[in-house]
Amino acid sequence: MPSPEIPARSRWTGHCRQQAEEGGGIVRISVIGTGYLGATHAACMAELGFEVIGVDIDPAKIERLARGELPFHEPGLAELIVKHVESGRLRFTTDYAEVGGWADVHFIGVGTPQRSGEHAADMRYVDAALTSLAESISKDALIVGKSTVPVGTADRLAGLLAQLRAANGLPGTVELAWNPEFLREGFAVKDTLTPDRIVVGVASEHAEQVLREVYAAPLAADTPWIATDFPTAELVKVAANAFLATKISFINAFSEITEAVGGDIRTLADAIGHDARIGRRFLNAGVGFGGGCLPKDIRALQARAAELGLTSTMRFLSEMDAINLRRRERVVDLAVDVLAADAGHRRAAPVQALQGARIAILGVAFKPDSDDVRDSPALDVANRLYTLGADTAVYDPEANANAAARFPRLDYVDSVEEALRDADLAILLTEWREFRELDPARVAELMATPRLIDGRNVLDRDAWAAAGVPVVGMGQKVVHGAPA
Ligand SMILES: NC(=O)c1ccc[n+]([C@@H]2O[C@H](COP(=O)([O-])OP(=O)(O)OC[C@H]3O[C@@H](n4cnc5c(N)ncnc54)[C@H](O)[C@@H]3O)[C@@H](O)[C@H]2O)c1
Ligand SMILES: O=c1ccn([C@@H]2O[C@H](COP(=O)(O)OP(=O)(O)O[C@H]3O[C@H](CO)[C@@H](O)[C@H](O)[C@H]3O)[C@@H](O)[C@H]2O)c(=O)[nH]1
Repeated sequence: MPSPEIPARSRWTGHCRQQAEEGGGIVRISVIGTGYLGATHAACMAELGFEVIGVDIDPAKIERLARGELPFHEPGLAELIVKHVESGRLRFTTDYAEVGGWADVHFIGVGTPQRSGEHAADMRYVDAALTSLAESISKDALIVGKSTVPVGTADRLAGLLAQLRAANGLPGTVELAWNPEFLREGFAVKDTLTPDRIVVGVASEHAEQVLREVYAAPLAADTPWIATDFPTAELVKVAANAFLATKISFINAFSEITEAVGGDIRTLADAIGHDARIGRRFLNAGVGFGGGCLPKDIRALQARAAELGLTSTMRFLSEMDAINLRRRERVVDLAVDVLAADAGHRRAAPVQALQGARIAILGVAFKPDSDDVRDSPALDVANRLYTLGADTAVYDPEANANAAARFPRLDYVDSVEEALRDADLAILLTEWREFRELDPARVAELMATPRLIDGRNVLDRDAWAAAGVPVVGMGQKVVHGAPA
């Protein structure tokens, strides 16, 4: 539904052109929320030539960013932030008043985490950001939501925006658009500068035109452009994540079968992946998906469907979630089996098998090239093993600090060698290059009992076994702690 506050198209484009002619850049952009998405978007907008201010309510985060420091790990992003903070094109503030009379386009990239104890998304941060913008913008502007939201949010916020603007009587006409973000952590800069596609939910030609100007560079490189209505734009985002989660759980469901009857899940994935209709990507069986997106997004989608009276429609996602969570249990069970086999137990109680065993945990980030431990399968497994009595030596090249903030009781060490030294078992849970390139002969020297569970199926099992380190993978049939 179009917002009642749509500025005349000619007035807007004329304004941008005038700014460009004055040499002040095509548009000034604010990015609200400077987390994984927002900090990346702000830096990339500066890279595209815009003047950018990032706004966050977390003063510590803003102080660090303003000094050119990235508060999290993302390849290539720190360099971009330093470059544009130094050039003066990128600034950071906690004060909405600095952007209200300044920016032409305001992107909202605040969090939409899972609500505590529920499946639904917590919309408090998006609502607060929209409200703060509505109460501080004093010129013509476009607000562009990028956060991942339940379908219907943009319509609701457009109504809220109109109400707030009418009540506060500030100058300028302000419209809302929705532009979901598809970046992957670890590839955030590349995905933002050269996205696979750009999707915009717009209520007017004017809004589309403004967004075409913002994304002129990727458009010039023939990036597919999908301009649609609000609900479609919102749904594209959650549909993409639901599809990706389903693909991962699909292959992991087959892992459960190969674990029961034998067979090689990696060969199976390669074979079906050759079919172009299926494709090989996102068919890597292992400890499953985690992070700040896929798990909470499939849960929020189920919650939203239920609100719409469509509980059965998205019920399959609860099965995908369950398959995914069973992968974490599988790794714990494998560790128990492997260690129980030492004592000659056919089946041991987890506590009996794990008590006192030193387990090297290789990786706790939810994926490589990120320090993000939100809903990390790796960290979950490490914590479960610790809770069951294992002595866990945890090493992640980037995520130790974030993991320690969540689970301080685990023993965090500073190098992979330290983790492996005297260990009774090693478990690879995040496929960092450092782990994929480990020398198995050196691993064999370091460990008390050389053996490894490959929770991501990335190692060459034969080569490792030949070097003296037997490896058990996911999707592999295992009897008495050893491959059948
Ligand atoms: N992380 C990703 O890879 C990614 C990719 C695509 C989409 N998304 C979506 O983007 C959104 C943000 O995700 P994220 O991972 O960057 O979260 P994040 O937690 O890293 O960052 C959110 C930021 O918003 C700030 N914030 C909260 N309320 C605010 C307010 N009222 N005003 C200003 N700042 C405020 C927080 O302090 C925090 O710094 C979510 O909806 C997520 O689903 C994330
Ligand atoms: O074959 C695979 C592929 C991935 N994963 C796991 O799935 C999770 C998510 O991986 P990925 O999708 O690469 O990371 P994210 O950075 O969370 O990105 C997803 O979530 C973002 C936030 O919504 C979207 O923007 C991206 O398009 C979407 O890929 C990680 O735990 C991976 O280890 C697997 O287990 N097997």
